[in-house]
Amino acid sequence: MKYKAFLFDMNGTMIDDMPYHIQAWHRILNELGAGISIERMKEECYGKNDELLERIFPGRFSPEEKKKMSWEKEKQYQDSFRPHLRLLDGLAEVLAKAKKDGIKMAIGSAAIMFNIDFVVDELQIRKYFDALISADEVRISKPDPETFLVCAEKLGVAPENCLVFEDSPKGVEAAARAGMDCAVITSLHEKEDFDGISNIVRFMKDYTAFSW
Ligand SMILES: O=P(O)(O)OC[C@H]1O[C@@H](O)[C@H](O)[C@@H](O)[C@@H]1O
Repeated sequence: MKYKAFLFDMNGTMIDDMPYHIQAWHRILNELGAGISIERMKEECYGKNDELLERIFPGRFSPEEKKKMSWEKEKQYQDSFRPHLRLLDGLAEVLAKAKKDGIKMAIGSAAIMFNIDFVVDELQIRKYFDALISADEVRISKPDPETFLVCAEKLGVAPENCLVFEDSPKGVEAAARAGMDCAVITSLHEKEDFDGISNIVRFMKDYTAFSW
């Protein structure tokens, strides 16, 4: 197989939690007067929390205020999603087989480490990963390629030998700009939302039919 590493986006790709992020942001931003619809929130749900806040309210909040709001949003998200926290179908088997086959694995997410810790520890899957790259480890998040390039560097694998798993068009774009192929999980977005992106090797709703 051409791939020596699997790089997983987390939210929407390993777990089906994007509706919970969208709901938490929708509530918080509208309390601040954003007047934003759920449909628009779905499109805006990418990148670091402070990048998202800056897009919606340019120049309105200090870095400290944005950090505080980010923590509040993640606490709300974790409380509401915790009862539903489980891996997408087939992913547990993929992680175990990849580990056995010597394929290196990393998580490359726009989430803060607080959320990555929540997922990998509650699901007891930390042992599978050689690197965890969160919002805290990069200067700019997706669609910038930095998240996936840092993952590849930490694993010591060339970009062309990495396969990225993503669920959002901005994440797939980040993989393309990093020079990596991408398998798309259609948990939140439809196939048509990815028109014009050329690094996609397959679409799948979960991992049950994924093999190598
Ligand atoms: O890069 P990932 O794992 O899909 O995470 C993206 C999401 O991570 C969440 O923590 C952010 O609050 C969202 O705004 C963002 O869209």
